[in-house]
Amino acid sequence: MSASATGAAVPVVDARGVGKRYGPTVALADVSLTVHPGESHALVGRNGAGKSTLVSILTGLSKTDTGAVYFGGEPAPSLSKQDAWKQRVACVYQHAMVIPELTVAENLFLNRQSGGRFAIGWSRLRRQSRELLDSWGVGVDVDTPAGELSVEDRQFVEIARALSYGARFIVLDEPTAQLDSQAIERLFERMRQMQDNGVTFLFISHHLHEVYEVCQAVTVLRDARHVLTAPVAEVGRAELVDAMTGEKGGLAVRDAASRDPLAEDAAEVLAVDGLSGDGFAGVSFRLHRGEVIGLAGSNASGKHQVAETVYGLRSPSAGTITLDGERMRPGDIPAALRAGIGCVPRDRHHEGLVLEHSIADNATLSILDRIGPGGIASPRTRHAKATRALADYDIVAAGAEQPVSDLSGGNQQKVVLARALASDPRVVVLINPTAGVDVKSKEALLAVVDRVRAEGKAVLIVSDELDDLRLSDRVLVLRAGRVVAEHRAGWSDGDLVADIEGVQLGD
Ligand SMILES: Nc1ncnc2c1ncn2[C@@H]1O[C@H](COP(=O)(O)OP(=O)(O)OP(=O)(O)O)[C@@H](O)[C@H]1O
Repeated sequence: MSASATGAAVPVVDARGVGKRYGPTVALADVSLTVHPGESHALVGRNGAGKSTLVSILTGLSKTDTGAVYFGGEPAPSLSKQDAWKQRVACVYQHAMVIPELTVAENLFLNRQSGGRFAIGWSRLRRQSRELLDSWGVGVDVDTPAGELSVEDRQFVEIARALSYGARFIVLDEPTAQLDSQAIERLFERMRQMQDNGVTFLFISHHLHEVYEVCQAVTVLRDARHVLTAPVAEVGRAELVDAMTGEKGGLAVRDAASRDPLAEDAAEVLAVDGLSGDGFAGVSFRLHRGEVIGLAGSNASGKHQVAETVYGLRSPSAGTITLDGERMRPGDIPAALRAGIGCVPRDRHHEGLVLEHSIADNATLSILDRIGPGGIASPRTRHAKATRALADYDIVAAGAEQPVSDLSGGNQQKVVLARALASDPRVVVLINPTAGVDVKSKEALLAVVDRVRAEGKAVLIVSDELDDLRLSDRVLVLRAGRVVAEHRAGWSDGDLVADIEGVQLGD
C-alpha cells in the first residue's frame, strides 16, 4: 500500500540506500533520508561525513552509485533533465549562485523560456520579479545589481528563484555561516513563514543550537553512514554530538578565564595606533606575546577590515601598525608575512587556497623559502610537513597529495589554518577560523591556537562565534567602525552580545 493510501503524507524526498564513491573514498554508504512535507530537517555530521555529497545527489548534480532518490513518491528525473530537477529542489549555497553584474530581476527571470521562446519583456520581467518577491515577503529592490546584495538578501533571491520554478523543497547549505546574529534571526523568521506556506527545508549547519531553533527533525551522518534520524525535541545536544563523533563525552571549549592572566611584563609585539580605513576609524590596541585579543561586532562593524589591514590586505587611510618596534608597510601582504604575520583570511576560496593544488602544496605555500633553497622544497619535505599537518589539524583526507578541491569544506578550512601557522609567525590574525568546521574539530583547532599562544605568539581573532572568542584575554567590540567596549576574559555571553548588538540588557 502506498503512503498516500494509508493516509500518511508522501515524503517530499526519500533517498533510499544511497552509495557514492570518489575513487578510493567512500563518501556515502547505504544512506537513507526521508524528509516530510512542511518540516525543516537538519542534516548534521562532522567534516567529511558526506553531507555535501548527499546534497549533490538530492539536487541532481551527481549520480548515485547505488540506491535511488524519490520526490513525492516518484523516481528522481535523470541527470540530463535539469529543468525537471529545478521544479523539485534547489540548494542555496554559501557561495553566490547569482550573476553579480545582472540585476535581481534579470537573475530571477532572464533566459527563462516561456512557451518555447525568450518571451519576457523588460517591464514584464521587473513586474514579475516584484510580484514573486512580494508574494514570499522578500523585500529586495529588483533593480539592484545582484553583486551589491547582502549575503542575506542574496540568499532570499536564490530561494525565491527556486520557488518560482515550482520547487517547494529547498536545501540550505550552511546558510548562517556568513550572517551576523540579527541576520540569522531574520533568516529563521522567514524560514518559518515559508514553512507555513508549504516550503520544506533541509538545513545544514555546524551550529547545533540553530538546529534546535529552527528544525523539527534531524539526521546525523557519520563516516559516510546514516546513524540517526529523530524529532529534534527527542535528542539532546550531548546525544547529537555523541552521534556525530561516535564517542561519548561532551565538548571542552577553552576559556581564557581559566588560565593564568597574562604576565605584567609580557613583551609588546603589535601596536595598532589610531588606525582608520574603509569602514573603521581611530582603532588602537596593543597585543603582547602570549596574548589573544578578540574583535567582535556585526558584519557592518568594521571588525574584518581592521584585521585585514593588520595583515596587509587593505591600506589604512590613517594610523600605524608597528610590529616589534618596526613600522609595517601598509597594504603589503608579502611584507607582513616576511615580518612574521600569519593569517587565516575571511574568504578561503579567494584569498586562502589554491584549490587544484595538493594539501602538501597549500600547507607549505607560506614556508617554501624556509624548507628549501631558493623557495623550492623537495617533494619529500613538503610531503612530510603536510602529513604531519593532517594529524595535527585533524584533516580528513586520503593523503597529503590529495587536491584541496577534493576535501570537504571544513577540511579545507583546516588546511588554511595549517598554512597560517606553518610559517611560525609572531602574530597570527584569524578571521572566522572555525567557519564550516564541525563541533569536535573546532575544539581541536582552538586547542592548536591555544597551544601557539602558550608558546608566545600573539593572536588576533575576529569571529562571529562566541566559542572562538573564549580564548581571548580581551574582546574589543566594534560598532560602526569604532571600538565601543572592551570585555576581559570571563565575560558573560549576554553582556557581550548586548554590546555587539548595541542594546541595553533589559531592553
Ligand atoms: N570531488 C571529490 N573527489 C574526491 N573526494 C571527494 C570529492 N568530493 C567529496 N569527496 C570526499 O567525500 C567525503 C565526503 O565529503 P563531503 O563534502 O560530502 O563532506 P561534508 O559532510 O559535506 O563535510 P563538511 O562539513 O566539511 O562540508 C570526504 O572524504 C571528501 O574528501
